[in-house]
Amino acid sequence: MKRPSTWGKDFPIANGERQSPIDIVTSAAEYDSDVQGSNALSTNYTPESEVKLVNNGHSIMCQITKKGVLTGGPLGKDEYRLEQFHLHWGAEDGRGSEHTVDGKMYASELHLVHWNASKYSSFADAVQKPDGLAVLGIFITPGVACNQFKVISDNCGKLKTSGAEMTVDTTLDPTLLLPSNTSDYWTYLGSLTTPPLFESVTWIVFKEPVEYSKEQLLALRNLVDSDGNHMQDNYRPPAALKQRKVKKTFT
Ligand SMILES: NS(=O)(=O)c1ccc(NCc2ccco2)c([N+](=O)[O-])c1
Ligand SMILES: [Zn+2]
Repeated sequence: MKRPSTWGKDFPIANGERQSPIDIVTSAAEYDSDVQGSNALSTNYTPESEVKLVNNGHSIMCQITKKGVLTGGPLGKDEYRLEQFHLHWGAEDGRGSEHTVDGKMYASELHLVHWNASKYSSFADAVQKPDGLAVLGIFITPGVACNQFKVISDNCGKLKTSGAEMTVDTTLDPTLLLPSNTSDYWTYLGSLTTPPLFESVTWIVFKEPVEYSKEQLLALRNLVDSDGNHMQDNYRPPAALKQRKVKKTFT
């Protein structure tokens, strides 16, 4: 994939009104009390009985086959179905996340992508609709190994080149990829962070990061992208906030 600075030519929406990622300025985020209590954000995922991994040339992606849903919080009454998850990371620990928090970049960012199954018939149908997608953003920081991520990091060596796919005969519960605190998050209306950059994403970015080991982060950096280079720094830098407000669920 070409560098983000070149995307504007082929995808004019790159300079649109609701682009992602953004820098989250914590002092400017507005507390939103009505995403608590009864309509708190809720995940109801079914563990995958086998894990389908793809090196899609610009990330490592796990295709979901079960019908897990995300509801509540900023999503109103709609059910959003988990479609896939993937990550963005840097060449070193000091960079790699797409969203930043008061300018701080994390080593990586995990995206769990969902589509609005209450209103649309498929991911492809939902992907261009303003309320079509919801993505959970989880910051990753170096520390202890994440056991649930092992099935991905242990198989990166077999998915080295762009286009490589494999199915691992093991279970994976996406719930265990989330931080322990899923009540505290920022949320705002944004977009896909790679072309075609559709402005169809309700972003939900958790405040609490998850730890991956150094070895797990190194496994990501050894993947090879569609240009045949090490897949590293596959993050888009923050876009302008423009007329948007970021909400937060914590004080
Ligand atoms: N970093 S992200 O979660 O915003 C993101 C970006 C692009 C795409 N897809 C690119 C695409 C969509 C339609 C045609 O091609 C996805 N996704 O598919 O989940 C997620
Ligand atoms: Zn992503």
